[in-house]
Amino acid sequence: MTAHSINNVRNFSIVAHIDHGKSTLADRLIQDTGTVAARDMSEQMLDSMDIERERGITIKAQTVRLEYRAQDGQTYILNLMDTPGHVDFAYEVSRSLAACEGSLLVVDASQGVEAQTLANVYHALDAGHEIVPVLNKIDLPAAEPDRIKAQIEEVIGLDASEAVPISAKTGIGIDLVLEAIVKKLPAPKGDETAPLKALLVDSWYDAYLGVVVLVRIFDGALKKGQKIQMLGTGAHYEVDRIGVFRPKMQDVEKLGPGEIGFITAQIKQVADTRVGDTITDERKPCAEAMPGFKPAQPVVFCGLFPVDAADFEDLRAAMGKLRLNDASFSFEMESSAALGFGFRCGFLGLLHLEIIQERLEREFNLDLIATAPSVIYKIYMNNGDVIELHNPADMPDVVKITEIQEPWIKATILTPDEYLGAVLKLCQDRRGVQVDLNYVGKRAMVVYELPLNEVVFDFYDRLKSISKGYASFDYTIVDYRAGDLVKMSVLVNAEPVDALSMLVHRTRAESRGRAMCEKLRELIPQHMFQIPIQAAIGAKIIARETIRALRKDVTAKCYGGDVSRKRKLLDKQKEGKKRMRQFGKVDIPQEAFIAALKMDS
Ligand SMILES: Nc1nc2c(ncn2[C@@H]2O[C@H](COP(=O)(O)OP(=O)(O)OP(=O)(O)O)[C@@H](O)[C@H]2O)c(=O)[nH]1
Repeated sequence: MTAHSINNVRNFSIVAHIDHGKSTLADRLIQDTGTVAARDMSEQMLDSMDIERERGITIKAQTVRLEYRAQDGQTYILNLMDTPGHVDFAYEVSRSLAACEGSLLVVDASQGVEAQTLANVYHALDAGHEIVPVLNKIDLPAAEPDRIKAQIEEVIGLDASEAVPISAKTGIGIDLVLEAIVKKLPAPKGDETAPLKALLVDSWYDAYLGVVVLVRIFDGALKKGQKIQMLGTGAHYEVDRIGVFRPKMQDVEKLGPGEIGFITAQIKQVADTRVGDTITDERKPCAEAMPGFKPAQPVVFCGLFPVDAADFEDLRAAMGKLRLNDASFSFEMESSAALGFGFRCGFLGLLHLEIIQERLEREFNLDLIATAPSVIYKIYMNNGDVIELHNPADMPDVVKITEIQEPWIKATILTPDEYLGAVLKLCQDRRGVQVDLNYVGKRAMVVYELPLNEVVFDFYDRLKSISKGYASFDYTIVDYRAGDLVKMSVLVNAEPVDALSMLVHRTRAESRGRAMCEKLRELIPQHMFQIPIQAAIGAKIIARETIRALRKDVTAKCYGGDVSRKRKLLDKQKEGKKRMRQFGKVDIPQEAFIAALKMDS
């Protein structure tokens, strides 16, 4: 690779609302700069994990180096940093942005500005980015680039007069985007003669290379064989490989100021690296560390248990593997009276939970039972202690509690006017407090403060269904507030099922309890005896349903001789049982655990 001046480097990300075409544009840029020959392009190069590809969402921040020969005759190095689009991964957005000087703001010209367009563009502005607006999907008949331009100016306050109209799908305007990156985005600044100062942007585990660290050099240079020091952790290493992503790994001699690339350095585990740490030269360290990032804190917890107790060790090993590349996923062993041994797991949000569960089931072939998701409550005890409660089953005795606090979020929702009434009702029903109501073009923008515990269950699904998919949503956690919360337990056949207990607001306990009992009555199959299902607060029963007894044995109608038919029926029953757990004498199917919590009450 030829040497080049820092003035010919551009580091940028693409920020957009989900589905507005960020990955499609990234693929186009990779293809049109000849980084990957068209025949080698698998669809959506940057989304590397299978599940990401299937769900069409980007999880892990990735980067790719493009070489572009501009109209001015010079060759530029363009480092494209991918950022995840979903609210659960907002923290990864901020840290990728810190490694760049500019952003392309992609807005779907047929949809306009959405909740995550706003959230992400504000992150980019906070990072001090220069921003080039890009209007995508102009091939669609419904595209209204002029109206969307005006909207960007009005709502975000950005000058959109030179917004680039493109179709990432057909390729229209991609050349204009490349020129805009070179002309409008600033080159990085840095001093090659100064001591090394590099930002640890990300790190992950690679089966062949071990821990790979993504770095952005600010000052100085990084070379193979160099002895480095991490300022935050104090660890020392020797760089054994250094390179860039094109998008495959390609070794280089060195990385100079303004550049983005990777190193490997015999680092044992991802946990030894701290995202946001400053990397410097061991012998000639830089004077001060770069401002770091707040580590991502898990906000949603749930228990994951193997359906078959014999799979416990496999589950532990599988979780360990997933954690290697996902420091924001946490787990520790727990045991439940009803479910046996399993793990209490922490996630960044519900989507993160679903992805991890799906990967465990699919990639590691495990059958799992997930318990009710819960947020972290702060319990103020009479003796002055403060407990962080991750699991409702561990709730201390109420007489010892002074106050329970729960996390609150600020949610921004954009919705077409016709669904506004339903959206307001949903927020209101979930104990929301309205903060703002505005219009963005023809759409309403509502800002609500809501308790996170009302959002983790099925808020997003409900919002999508009442708005026929048109409402968009983004949130940030604001603070902890005291709430009149009680622990609701569920008893099946007079046995408490700890995996179904939850903290609820007192005013909502009865309706939730009733809905829960009704749902369980539908989901638990009939048994040979009558099964009472009850919801209770302490000793007080607040709701009750009964599953009637099954009168006949399923095999009763097979005559003695018809063995194969009998076996078939029994096999069928066994299959149905595969994903059930026994509670006392009652079998509860796996679906009951999540579905019982996803109810409209
Ligand atoms: N008609 C049309 N469709 C497009 C265009 N660009 C992207 N799409 C489609 O829009 C959908 C979403 O595009 P993606 O590139 O996956 O969107 P994204 O913003 O990367 O989504 P996330 O990775 O989930 O954040 C896909 O079905 C694309 O084929 C375009 O210019 N025109």
